[in-house]
Amino acid sequence: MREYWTSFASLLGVLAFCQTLVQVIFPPELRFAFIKLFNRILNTFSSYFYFDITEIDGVNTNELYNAVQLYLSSSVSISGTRLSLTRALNSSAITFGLTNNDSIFDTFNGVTVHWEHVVTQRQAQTFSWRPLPEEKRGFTLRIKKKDKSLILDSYLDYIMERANDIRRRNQDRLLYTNSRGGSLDSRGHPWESVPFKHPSTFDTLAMDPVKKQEIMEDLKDFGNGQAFYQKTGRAWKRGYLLYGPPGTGKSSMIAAMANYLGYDIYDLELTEKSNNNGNSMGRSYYDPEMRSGSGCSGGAGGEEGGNSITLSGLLNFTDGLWSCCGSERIFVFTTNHIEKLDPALLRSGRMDMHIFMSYCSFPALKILLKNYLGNKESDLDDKILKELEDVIDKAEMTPADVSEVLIKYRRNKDRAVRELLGALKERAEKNLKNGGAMELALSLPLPPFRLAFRLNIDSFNLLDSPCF
Ligand SMILES: Nc1ncnc2c1ncn2[C@@H]1O[C@H](COP(=O)(O)OP(=O)(O)OP(=O)(O)O)[C@@H](O)[C@H]1O
Ligand SMILES: [Mg+2]
Repeated sequence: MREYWTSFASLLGVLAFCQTLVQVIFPPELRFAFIKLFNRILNTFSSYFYFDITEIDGVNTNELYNAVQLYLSSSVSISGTRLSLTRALNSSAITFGLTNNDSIFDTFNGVTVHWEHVVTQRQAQTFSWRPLPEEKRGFTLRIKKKDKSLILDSYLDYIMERANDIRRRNQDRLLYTNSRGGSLDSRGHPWESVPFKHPSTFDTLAMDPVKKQEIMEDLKDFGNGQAFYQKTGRAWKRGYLLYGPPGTGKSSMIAAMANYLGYDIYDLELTEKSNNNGNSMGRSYYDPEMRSGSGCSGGAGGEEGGNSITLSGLLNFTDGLWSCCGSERIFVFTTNHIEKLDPALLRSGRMDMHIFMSYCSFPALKILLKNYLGNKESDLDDKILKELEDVIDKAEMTPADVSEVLIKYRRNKDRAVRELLGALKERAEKNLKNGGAMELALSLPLPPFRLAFRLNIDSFNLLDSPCF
């Protein structure tokens, strides 16, 4: 240890000597030029290259600085004893980052780089259009010179992409509705938005796990598919049709999709409700093309007051939505009556994936029991489990009805299961007498032809990345 301090002291001595030498040899006006030259010589022999990314670029905020900060906040390799924490407006997530003058190593495609967060006091402000922060913040990225092209070609783009992803995930989702029926808000938009905090996720959704996995993979594939859609010249959009009886989880599925992908929801009501106020659904939308578009008011029904929706109007409308503006979007149509939908609406490209939301099946029931009662399959008595399995399909009970029973008796788990079994048996018996609920529904007369065009989409949701 003593030796170490001795060498350190001699090094300081040498440095002080060099400094004095420079001051003696070079007059003040040449001193700065000498230091610059010295640095340049050092840099020539150094194997490193440095990028400075300052928070403020001239007078504008440097997007790359913010992106780096977010990107590094997601780095799992962050270590040290102090991190800065931030929570952005409209966000319920907290992100952490490097504190002042802290540093971190990151690895990209096998290349290790070094990031340093450099914070210095800003010098007395000269004239500026806007007040600048007292501190000057920036990141310095140190890389090996040989890695320069990799960093410039892909690493920085990768950081921007990751940061966008994190930003989107951290931001609260919004639910936009066109319930105002055509009138525009103060910013000229026809949408009203509220924070979207629906707790439904694919974990809480009760449905066949294989089908659920298939849908999740399809969504993920879509979300990651920008390059594919670009390569094949297709618009980056996908349509899903959710159909099934009321209370089978169609709206819950839309919420789960939005939460899964981190998309905002635009909810368009295309049924009688939205037309009660006398506005056609076409006029409710912001797209100028659609506002002047044909067929959305009056239409084949020919009724005045715009309380019917024609097929061509609906197709115009959805195709208008499909094609407008840039980024990815998902359309989810929901209906209780798929049999009444025109094939033109169902074709691939408009509704690419048809998902039947069925009455509660046995695998779905097990999910509900776990969600509501905390019961695992192994917690349940084998005999009761078998009885539930035998009766569940015959009962044709919706997950909504099953949930109601479980909510009511949730404080006493055994009773909740017994009550549910009783309700299922009762329903199964009733169905047997009535010849089956499904058959009954199908035997009802179809609405008149004009009605077949009309009101057959119960609701129509557009999931979108938060872009407009
Ligand atoms: N598959 C499901 N998984 C979990 N919960 C469900 C499911 N289906 C229904 N529920 C429960 O029932 C309630 C009603 O479900 P939801 O609104 O999603 O049904 P829906 O199919 O959209 O009905 P409608 O056709 O009337 O619009 C939800 O709040 C949820 O708690
Ligand atoms: Mg619904």
